[in-house]
Amino acid sequence: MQNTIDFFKYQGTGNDFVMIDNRDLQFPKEREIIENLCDRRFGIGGDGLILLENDPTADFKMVYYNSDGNESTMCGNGGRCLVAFAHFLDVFEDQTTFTAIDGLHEAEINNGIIKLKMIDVDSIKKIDGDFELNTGSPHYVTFVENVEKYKVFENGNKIRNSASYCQEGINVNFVEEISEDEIFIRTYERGVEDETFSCGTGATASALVFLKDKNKPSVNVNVLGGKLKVYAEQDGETFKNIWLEGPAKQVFKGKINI
Ligand SMILES: N[C@H](CCC[C@H](N)C(=O)O)C(=O)O
Repeated sequence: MQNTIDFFKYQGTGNDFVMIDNRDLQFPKEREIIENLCDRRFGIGGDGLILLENDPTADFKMVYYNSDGNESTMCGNGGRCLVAFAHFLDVFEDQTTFTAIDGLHEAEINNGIIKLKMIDVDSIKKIDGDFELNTGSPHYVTFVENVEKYKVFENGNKIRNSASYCQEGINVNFVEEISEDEIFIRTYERGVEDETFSCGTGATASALVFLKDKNKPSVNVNVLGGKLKVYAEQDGETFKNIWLEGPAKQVFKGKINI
């Protein structure tokens, strides 16, 4: 007798996820099953899979897997989609807290727009004119001209598999300054091993590099899949009170054999 599971499909500015209510802890956390569910031809399709679970210290817990089936570090867009999913399940009214692999997160929802508090960032490493920082996931940030025409896969794959990063991997963000209040980023994502339409922790990382020493409270971040906004306060070398804001939508739901 085949096992079927209920799933929901969400997307946050085009970064898309298979979402499963796993409060009964029945989901089989096996790499191959998760990889198959994320497969865009043989499965539901998604950049990742996210489990909603109970947590003794917060409203719920987030468990995140990249589309390669491996559990990974924090996903900003996935976190925003999970908040929308938890709200849909009546887990909370308009403000919530949840735990993820990088700690406790606050979030609020207002007319489909989710504001997610990200972890503090206390250092931005400079590497030959580029930058490396961790916003819950590791990110490489480099500024380019005409990012729309940039060879994101080729160059992102090269950096991600370079000697410095081939072991642990890294997400690679290519950033173009559009104006003093706007950047446009494209991201090659670790664990998807391809460009995604949006990367929330990448948008946050790119925004912090852009905002550094500018004494500005926020920046608009355009991505292929839509628009995000990042708010942050700089205190010396540290960024605190960092919020990632943007839409998250339920696309469809269904049952699937596993
Ligand atoms: N692929 C990332 C995790 C998901 C990041 C991205 N989808 C986001 O919205 O932050 C990693 O393994 O580091």
